[in-house]
Amino acid sequence: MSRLPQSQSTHALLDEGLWEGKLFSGAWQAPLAGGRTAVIEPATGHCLTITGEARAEDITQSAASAARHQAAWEAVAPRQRADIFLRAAQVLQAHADECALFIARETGGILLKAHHEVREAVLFLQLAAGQVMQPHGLVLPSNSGTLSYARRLPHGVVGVISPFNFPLILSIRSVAAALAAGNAVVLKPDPQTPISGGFLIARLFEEAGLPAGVLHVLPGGAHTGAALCADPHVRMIAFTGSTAAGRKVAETAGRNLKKVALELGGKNPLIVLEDADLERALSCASWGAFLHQGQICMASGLILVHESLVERFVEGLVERTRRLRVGDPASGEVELGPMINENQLVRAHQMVLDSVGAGARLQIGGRYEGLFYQPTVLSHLKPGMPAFDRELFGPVACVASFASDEEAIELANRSEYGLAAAVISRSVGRAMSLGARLDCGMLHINDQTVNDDCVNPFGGRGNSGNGSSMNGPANWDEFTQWQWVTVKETPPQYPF
Ligand SMILES: NC(=O)C1=CN([C@@H]2O[C@H](COP(=O)(O)OP(=O)(O)OC[C@H]3O[C@@H](n4cnc5c(N)ncnc54)[C@H](O)[C@@H]3O)[C@@H](O)[C@H]2O)C=CC1
Ligand SMILES: COc1cc(C(=O)[O-])ccc1O
Repeated sequence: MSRLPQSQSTHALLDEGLWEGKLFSGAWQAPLAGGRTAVIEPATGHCLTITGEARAEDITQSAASAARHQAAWEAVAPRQRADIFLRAAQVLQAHADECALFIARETGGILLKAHHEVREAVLFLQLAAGQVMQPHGLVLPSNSGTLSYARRLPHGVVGVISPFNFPLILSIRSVAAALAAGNAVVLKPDPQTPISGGFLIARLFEEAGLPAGVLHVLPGGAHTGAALCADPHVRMIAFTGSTAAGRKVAETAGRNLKKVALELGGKNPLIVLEDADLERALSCASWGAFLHQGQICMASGLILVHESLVERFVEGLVERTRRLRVGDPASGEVELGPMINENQLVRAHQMVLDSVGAGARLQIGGRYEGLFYQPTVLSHLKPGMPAFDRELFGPVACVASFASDEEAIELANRSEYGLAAAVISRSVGRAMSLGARLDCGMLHINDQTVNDDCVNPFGGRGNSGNGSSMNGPANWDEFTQWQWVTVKETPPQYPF
């Protein structure tokens, strides 16, 4: 099916010469107001590259261009559209190492995590090709002689706003699904990760032959994002980030009567019952709490352990934590890299200090050098302490104990969030019935909370979202609207 030339991998995909000081608005161009942003590599403090910085007027221009190009994109034959996604997937695969290294350097995440992002992004693109070829309507029951059907219509222009932590996955999952449904897209990645979360995707679709004007990539900060939410050409916003910013996004989108899908924060409980396999539970806890320095919305942010096990559990976790290496992720020889920036580090550290001040015990860590925060274990946490109540977004395993299943449920459900939850027990049935009572959008029995398979509906409850999900079967509902159509042979005769 694909017409990808064999020579793809002989040139670099990520070519700074294309984007230096620029935005992608169908072509590489300077921002209207000439803004520029330096992208800093968190592990070294070096400037990785310089992009253009979009302001409100760039959003206006790109959104109008996207709106002009959308109908022609929707009209492209499905096989041809599917082909573009498959080619983009192949280009990414051919440049996997190059892209993974850039992601590691730009996000401060280890290479393992960067390769995970690339692998998942390839799959998101392949699934988008499949989405194009799926049925997109229903024939409805109707009175004889009337053909009545419902078909999925794209919204028009979809705005995507994504964060710094998993920039490629969290951008492409919305971009690919929105495009596959026939929308044009304006993507605003986080200005700290504009390549992994933005220009990389622009390059893939450029190489794959997406018609110019259908995808726009405009790095910028909160003001730029706010302009996207207010722009009248943009009919839907897919947002991933903090609950605070999500609330503002939803306010602006609501005022402008546009649809909004929110994927927000989490304080995801990992519950370890007394009959759990201790070593496996420790492995889950360490991965769920420390992967990507805990900067994951689904991180196992609250580890609830049965009181009969908690002492041994904390000992074991400290032992494992001691073995973790922290350093430059590009070296390939560490388990943890740096935090994304000083603000995030200070915020996390303050929560550790305040929790210890309130009676929590610091078992290991709690120190940092530059942006490198030592993996940390806090125990004896209680409701009311910041590390128990709030999303920490740092490499801190927060352990609390419970005496009964009822208490575990009560402690887990106290949270304002409701993204992911996990229960570990040798009794699958018991874990399932406990899990069924947890208020969450994603539940994992005998695993930790950081899980995403591209085909699963991904979304949270409470302050983790607004009842929306994306991925797999959810994509059609998110990125299209139903249109009802009836067709009669002749117009009916009405009573008057
Ligand atoms: N759920 C998740 O995956 C994430 C959660 N977070 C949480 O947020 C905290 C702060 O991280 P930030 O990077 O500052 O998250 P953030 O929510 O401020 O940023 C996410 C994206 O939203 C944009 N943005 C910010 N304010 C906006 C506004 N008013 N209108 C439109 N767009 C806006 C940003 O430029 C970025 O592209 C973290 O400590 C963590 O608790 C952060 C990143 C991802
Ligand atoms: C671990 O990879 C993912 C991370 C996140 C996140 O942090 O929001 C979301 C989806 C993912 O597939």
